[in-house]
Amino acid sequence: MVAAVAATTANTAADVAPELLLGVAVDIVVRGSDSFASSLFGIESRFGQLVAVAILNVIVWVIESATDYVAARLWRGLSQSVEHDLRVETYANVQQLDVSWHEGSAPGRVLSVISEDINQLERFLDVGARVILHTFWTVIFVGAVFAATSWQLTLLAFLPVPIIVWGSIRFQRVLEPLYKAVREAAGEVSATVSANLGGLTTIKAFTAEEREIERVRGVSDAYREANRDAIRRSAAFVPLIRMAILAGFTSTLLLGGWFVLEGRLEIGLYTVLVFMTQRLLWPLTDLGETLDLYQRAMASTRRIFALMGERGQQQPGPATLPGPVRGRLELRDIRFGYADGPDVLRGLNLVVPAGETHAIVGATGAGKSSVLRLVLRFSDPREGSVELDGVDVRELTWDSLRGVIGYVSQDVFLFHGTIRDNIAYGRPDATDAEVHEAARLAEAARFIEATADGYDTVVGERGLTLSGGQRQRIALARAILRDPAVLVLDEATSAVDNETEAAIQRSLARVTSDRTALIVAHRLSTVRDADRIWVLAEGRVVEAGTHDELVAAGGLYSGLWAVQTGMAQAGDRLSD
Ligand SMILES: Nc1ncnc2c1ncn2[C@@H]1O[C@H](COP(=O)(O)OP(=O)(O)OP(=O)(O)O)[C@@H](O)[C@H]1O
Repeated sequence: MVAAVAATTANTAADVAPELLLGVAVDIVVRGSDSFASSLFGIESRFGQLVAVAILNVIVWVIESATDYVAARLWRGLSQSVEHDLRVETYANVQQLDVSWHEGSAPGRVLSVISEDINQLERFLDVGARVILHTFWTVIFVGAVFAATSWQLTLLAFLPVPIIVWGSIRFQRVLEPLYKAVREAAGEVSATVSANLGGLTTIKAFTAEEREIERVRGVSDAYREANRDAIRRSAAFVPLIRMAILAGFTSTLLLGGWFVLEGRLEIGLYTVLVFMTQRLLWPLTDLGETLDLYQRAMASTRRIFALMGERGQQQPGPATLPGPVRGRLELRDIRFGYADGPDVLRGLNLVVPAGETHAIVGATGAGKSSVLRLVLRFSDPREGSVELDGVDVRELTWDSLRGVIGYVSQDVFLFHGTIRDNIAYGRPDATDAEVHEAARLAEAARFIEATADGYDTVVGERGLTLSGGQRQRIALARAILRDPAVLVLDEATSAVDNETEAAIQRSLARVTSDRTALIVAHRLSTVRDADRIWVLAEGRVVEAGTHDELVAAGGLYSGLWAVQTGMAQAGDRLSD
């Protein structure tokens, strides 16, 4: 920053100097041996003096070009560094925000801040800051030349400056809310487009293309309107400044000329002053554009800082679990709901002793996934507590809580990369043998080896698309590779074929044998062998016990079981 400011200062000085040399040249031609140059260089001949001025001029131009190059590089480098730092810092902050924060905000809007708003700031730092500094030094340097010449002329030449400054401040006030609206509209466009791209198959399946184009047209139109409003105001600024400049220029021209005629001012100096007035006032017209850039950048900066200032509600605790984690889970008197919504869990109690495999079943929307969410501390309960090995999860650091849990969510996310990278996501240093073993345990090895490049097959965004069941099994392998004390599994669907069903059962039996497991199940058959099954209804545990106990009890579970086995039989008959 200091170097960049210094380079721009030197550049401005070199920029103003040619006008002074022009005056000196005119002075030589008019006054000859009495000239200013003659006393400066001690050269008698006029031509000799002119050559000296020409050489000086070349030197000044070289300096001007060199400092321009240096300044451009430094400012650009600075703005790129600021942009880079802001982007990384903002992303880091966004990433640490709560899951519920992300659920409540459109990813496209966050994306527009991290990309567009940060770019906007970079544009201002790259161009605007340099122009402002350049203008500032020009006013100072030119002011010094004027002040050394005549106070009357200084007064006239600088007459427009306060008007311009006053006008600039007024314009800033007018433009501020307009650019705020522009940035918000831009965020809306990003949010809409990215949401639509995410739901493209749905749009096509329901032939809603036209409607969606209209929607994008709508938000884009609002963006254009917001910009049009801002442009209408900001465009009036430059002509206004020009009028003020015209007044200053005309006054210097007339009064300066009159001073020369009166013999109170050298003709060389008069030439300098007329050019200098131009030099002084024209950059001020750029101020309009720079101000525009500045206001846009400020609107963006506010959005960037607002995002950077967001703090998650959930902060990790300081505690780590002593000794090897055994994996006992206990949810006590839980009352929980989302945002301002009603309670989803109402007085839930549930214990999973270390090493056991428990299942949660219940109707859709009963709150099964919400229980897992609390275990991973993606949310905190409104009342009650969740404990891991007897320690409240709110007391634990993220690493000692999430670090010991292997989680397979309902909708599995695969990163763009190879299957191997995806399985090793939780343990990037795992060996190939470990990755293969995890895949085998998850019953994923067979289909992985059947793909074209095996473990090197690229999946995720822009990669091979896997079926829901295959994704789940990769996610299971990913969780197993971490060798977690606790396995938390959210079963995706109830509809898989018999072969997959058997494979899943086999792998579950294997991977849950030596660790605590909590499984949300839609297919009751997959959790038949669980040590205990918790049946949820309306946010409470209504039944609990082993499969046989629950079937014998003839309650909700036995009803669900009858339905599912009945459906299975009907399915079998159909396939016969
Ligand atoms: N992120 C969320 N924000 C707001 N409400 C939510 C959220 N997730 C779930 N809910 C609500 O909480 C309730 C319980 O949802 P949950 O996903 O826990 O049920 P579930 O038993 O796992 O259902 P399913 O069997 O369909 O997966 C539902 O009424 C749902 O509308």
